[in-house]
Amino acid sequence: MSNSSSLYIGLMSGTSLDGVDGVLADFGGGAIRTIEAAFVPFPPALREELMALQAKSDNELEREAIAANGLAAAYAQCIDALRPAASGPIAAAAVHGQTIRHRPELGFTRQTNNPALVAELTGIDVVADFRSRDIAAGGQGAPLVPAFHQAAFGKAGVTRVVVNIGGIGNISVLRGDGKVSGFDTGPGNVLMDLWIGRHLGKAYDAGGAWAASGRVNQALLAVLLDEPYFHQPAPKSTGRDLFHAEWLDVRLARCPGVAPQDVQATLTRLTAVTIARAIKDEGVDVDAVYICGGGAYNGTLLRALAEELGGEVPVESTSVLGVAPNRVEALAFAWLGYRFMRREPGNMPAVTGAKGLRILGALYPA
Ligand SMILES: Nc1ncnc2c1ncn2[C@@H]1O[C@H](COP(=O)(O)OP(=O)(O)OP(=O)(O)O)[C@@H](O)[C@H]1O
Ligand SMILES: CC(=O)N[C@H]1[C@@H]2OC[C@@H](O2)[C@@H](O)[C@@H]1O[C@H](C)C(=O)O
Repeated sequence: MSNSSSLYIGLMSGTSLDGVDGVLADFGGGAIRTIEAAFVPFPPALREELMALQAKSDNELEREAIAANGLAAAYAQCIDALRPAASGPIAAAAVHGQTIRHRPELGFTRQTNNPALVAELTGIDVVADFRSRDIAAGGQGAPLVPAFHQAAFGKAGVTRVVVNIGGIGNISVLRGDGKVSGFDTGPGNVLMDLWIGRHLGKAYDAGGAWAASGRVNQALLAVLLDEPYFHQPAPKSTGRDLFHAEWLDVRLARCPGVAPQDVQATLTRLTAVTIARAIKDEGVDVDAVYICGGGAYNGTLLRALAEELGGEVPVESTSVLGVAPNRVEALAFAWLGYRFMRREPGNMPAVTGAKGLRILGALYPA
């Protein structure tokens, strides 16, 4: 039976909307081992449609269902790229889906997906819909990665902070005594991506080079930091529902005349400041900060973060802990799929605010 296998696939397509990150992992004997990784970029038309579906639009019910079928094809492609590396049957593929709305305060989150089609296309058991049970139990449904960060990176007697800088940023504070906290800090790359897309037609600011050519505008930074979300206590989570083009444009209009490269420098600093403040507000002595997500490849952002942390806490990539930054989230979902198949809880009530531990996910058998 494939379900006695310790091999799992995890697929994550996050708020950056760049494509699907996938890993094949082996959890045999309680270890966490990545065997293979793959990335499938979204076809441009699918990316555009997923972007449009982030906000209210015409005929969105039908369009969402069609986009879900397009996503399922990309997911199946990613699974097909990974499966040759498997030494035996794969227990399940954990498929996060694409968040198009996240409104825990209204009692829902929506990850567009067609897990039935993924199961049909691949012949593998598919686990999907990881967030809704936590929300049903009164939680935020996000972030979910802190439980995995603890399992993979936690170390007794040492306080580590893991920072994911994807479209949105989130932190996991792994205390030496085993206590874990975590929440979304706000924009990761989402505003920087939007701004460089608008001005230079690029998907992202490679290495943070454009930001490095500009100067932080303090007046604009103050306006951006005046967002209530940054001051809200945890549990909290956010997404493109709040941090979108209009959010930025309203604030830019209050600071006219800032040069485009200075806006980029300021947005980069905003991500660094909000993450650094979130860490400092936890009030713990941090031994080291480990960065994952695509933001780990933005040198300007990493330098700003180290500076905002006071230059005393080492800021490293999760690579030094054995997992490349762009693999962490997909590996986390592979692990959540493994937890589901064993009927073990995946959430952390202390993080999401749920009433208790819950088994996360739903099964679409092969
Ligand atoms: N070489 C690079 N230089 C600068 N930024 C980069 C680089 N590579 C990736 N990025 C940034 O990382 C983003 C993708 O990150 P990632 O895949 O972690 O996000 P995601 O998983 O979609 O988002 P989330 O974690 O919010 O769900 C890109 O959109 C880009 O902004
Ligand atoms: C609703 C949703 O998709 N949230 C994502 C998003 O991307 C980063 C941050 O916002 C985090 O809360 C979450 O993803 C990671 C994988 C999580 O659940 O931990």
